[in-house]
Amino acid sequence: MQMELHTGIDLAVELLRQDNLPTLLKVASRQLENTFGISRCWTLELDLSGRTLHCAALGDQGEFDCGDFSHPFAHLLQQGKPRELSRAASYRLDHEGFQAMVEASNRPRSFWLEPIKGEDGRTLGILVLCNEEPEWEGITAQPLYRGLLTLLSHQWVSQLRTSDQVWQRRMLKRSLDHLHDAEAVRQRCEQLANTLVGSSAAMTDLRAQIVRAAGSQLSVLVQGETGCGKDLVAQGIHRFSDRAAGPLVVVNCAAIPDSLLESELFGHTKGAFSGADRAKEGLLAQADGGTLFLDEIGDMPMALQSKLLRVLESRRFRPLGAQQEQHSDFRLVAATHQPLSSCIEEGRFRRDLFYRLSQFPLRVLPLRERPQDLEPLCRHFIREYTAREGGGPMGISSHALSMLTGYSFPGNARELRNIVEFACLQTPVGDDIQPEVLRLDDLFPDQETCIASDFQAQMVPGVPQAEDVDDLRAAAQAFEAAIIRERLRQYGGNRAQAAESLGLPKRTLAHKCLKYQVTEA
Ligand SMILES: Nc1ncnc2c1ncn2[C@@H]1O[C@H](COP(=O)(O)OP(=O)(O)OP(=O)(O)O)[C@@H](O)[C@H]1O
Repeated sequence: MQMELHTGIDLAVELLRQDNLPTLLKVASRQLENTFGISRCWTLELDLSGRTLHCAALGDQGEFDCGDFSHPFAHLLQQGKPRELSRAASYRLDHEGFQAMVEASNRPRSFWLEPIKGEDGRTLGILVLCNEEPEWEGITAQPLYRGLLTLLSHQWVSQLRTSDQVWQRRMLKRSLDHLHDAEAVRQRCEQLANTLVGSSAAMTDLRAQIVRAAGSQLSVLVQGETGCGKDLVAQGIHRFSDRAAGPLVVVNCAAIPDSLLESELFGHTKGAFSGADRAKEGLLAQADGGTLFLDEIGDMPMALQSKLLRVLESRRFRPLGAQQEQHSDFRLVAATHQPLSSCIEEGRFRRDLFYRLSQFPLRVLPLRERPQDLEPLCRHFIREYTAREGGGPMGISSHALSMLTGYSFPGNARELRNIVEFACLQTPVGDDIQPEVLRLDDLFPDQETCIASDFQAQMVPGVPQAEDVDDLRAAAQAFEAAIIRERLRQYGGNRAQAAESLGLPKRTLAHKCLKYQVTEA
């Protein structure tokens, strides 16, 4: 008796020491085997849903669906009472997991199956005892056996409670983190909406994507028609990234002549080529710690594309004429209005570079496909005009708005901005913009007619008089060059502003400057 008491206390102390459910079940199984000479003992745990029993010791095969009556545990759970199962009966059950358990127990003559319940009657799991001697009464009636089972169920419940609390705390933390992240994204999207205006679903989604892209280090490729806001997207990515305090280096690949683009990007040493009278740091190096925005990437020459690909793989490059490689830690954002897939088909753009650039692809829809953005954009441009000029229209009339809705905006938001700014000029301060002042078709008049009529009207330096013209194309080009030169002078050489004022995309202006040899000076 004394002996049995000692054994009981030792067993209880060992069970109480276990601080997690898997080891508790393992130790309890071992104790039952050793104390009662049972050949094998298994513990099956009922999951929280009450639909599956798990037997960790059986690995992948230890899952028992409680609704599947091809194993005896489903019956046991339903009846809630212990029972014996003979070897012969066990053969008749063709459940794979159960047969694996029988096999792993060396096919004993008898099984004792006993549900384990908590004090509140909730079933926690099942105990499976295997033996050659089916003398179960002699074992299960012993006070030590009953005592151990009571202690096991008590500890089982307390372990579940602890892990429930840990789980709940973890879930709570996860939901709070999630809420916090969602709130941060929402706030950033709201801030972005002040510069990247629009209330359409496409624009709302684009802003969320920008914030998401900003949170990563992936290369972003922005595609969309000219004037639809790709530049603003790139600025947004930089602004909300952890590189915001670093530089945003913008390179317009279409505006820099092919022969100069490489040295502009990579930099060069003194004497690297004729005319390189001093060393120059390249734009890649300048973007270190910040963002490099390669605008009009579709215009990058093939030879340079291969070099860029290599830089993107290692963030290392060698300035022209240099012996040593340099490293620059930049995040790349590239943009193009060209359909890169056709450029790839035509062999003008490297497929591998395309994949490298578009780790996070973004597409800005043309304005005509998001008419809901027209009104907020008009109000935005009117606000900007009013702030700049010190006064302007109050808003835009519904008639004027519906007129805009029917227009296709080949120049997208840039074109809308020009239309609104012109309309602002024609509208008395404090009034609403009316349909009559919207110059929709005038923005893209037939070029030759336009040039010819202006040409008749005024004398332009460097352009022949109408009656002296003997080559219309050359005269039209001279006129165009003179206007661009004049406009650049007016804006102090700022190509972006000059292009805006002429209703041209920056790259078109850049091409024309190259073609007509117009410099900003
Ligand atoms: N969603 C927008 N909200 C406010 N302004 C916009 C929006 N989209 C474009 N704009 C304005 O339209 C003009 C053109 O935008 P942006 O330069 O970003 O276009 P882009 O797609 O980069 O053009 P390009 O293809 O010529 O480089 C800018 O004045 C810009 O501020």
